Amino acid sequence: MTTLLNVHEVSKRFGQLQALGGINLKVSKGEIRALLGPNGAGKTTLFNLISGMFTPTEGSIHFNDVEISHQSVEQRVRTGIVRTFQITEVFKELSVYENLRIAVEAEMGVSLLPWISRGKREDVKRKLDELLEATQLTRKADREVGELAHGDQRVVEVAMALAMDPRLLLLDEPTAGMSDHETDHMVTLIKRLHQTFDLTVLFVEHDMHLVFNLAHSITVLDNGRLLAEGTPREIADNERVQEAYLGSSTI
Ligand SMILES: Nc1ncnc2c1ncn2[C@@H]1O[C@H](COP(=O)(O)OP(=O)(O)OP(=O)(O)O)[C@@H](O)[C@H]1O
Repeated sequence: MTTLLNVHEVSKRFGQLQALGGINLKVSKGEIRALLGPNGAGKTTLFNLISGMFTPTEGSIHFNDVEISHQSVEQRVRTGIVRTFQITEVFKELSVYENLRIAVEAEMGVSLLPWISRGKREDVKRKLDELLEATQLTRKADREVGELAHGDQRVVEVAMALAMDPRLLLLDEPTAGMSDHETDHMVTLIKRLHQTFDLTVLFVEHDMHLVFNLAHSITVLDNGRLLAEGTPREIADNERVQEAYLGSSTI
């Protein structure tokens, strides 16, 4: 298996506080990996380090064998590391189509041009149609995003991330605040997008049902340290994980 993301001996300190210490994490190409851990374990900090919001205090991060530890968020997006946020990051007063058009044009580098050639316009349209279809948003393309149900707004957010042509998609609690029905829809969607777009996925999630339904493998953090790593079954059977986080009867 080819390693796509390699986090090596990474630590992050905020003043006196050691948020993460000596983290090693390898994610293979094509994998769907869940990141688990109790509140304050360091999951968001690790996401921030991978996506470029923070730089590590110690250690290194490689993506596709290139060191990215000190690259900006924009550079990492260009190399294929794209993240969605816990809070929906869309323009709620614009339509689904307009939101996606902004994302696609930004990715194609045409958003700052005073005019777009017909060829480019057709490329943008083709990509927009592909994204709408892949995320099953075609019928909702003209709806204002703010009027959509919460679950659909999160799907728009995923579609916008896809517009950036990710190779590694970082999903921050993709089903937070969703109904059961919306959660099921999101799980099906992520599985399908993973296949269609040949994605590697790393996601933070508290919903155990979703984690066990979606992840090929799981990394558990506790108190800024790596506590365990393994298949869903191995993690479910891991006593240290149960003690630290899950409670004995959760899984
Ligand atoms: N920018 C920051 N400045 C100072 N301390 C921070 C910063 N970001 C995170 N921390 C601290 O680092 C530790 C890890 O926080 P982090 O948000 O990464 O945990 P988490 O596992 O994502 O938690 P949650 O599940 O609650 O989101 C916490 O003690 C937090 O207070």
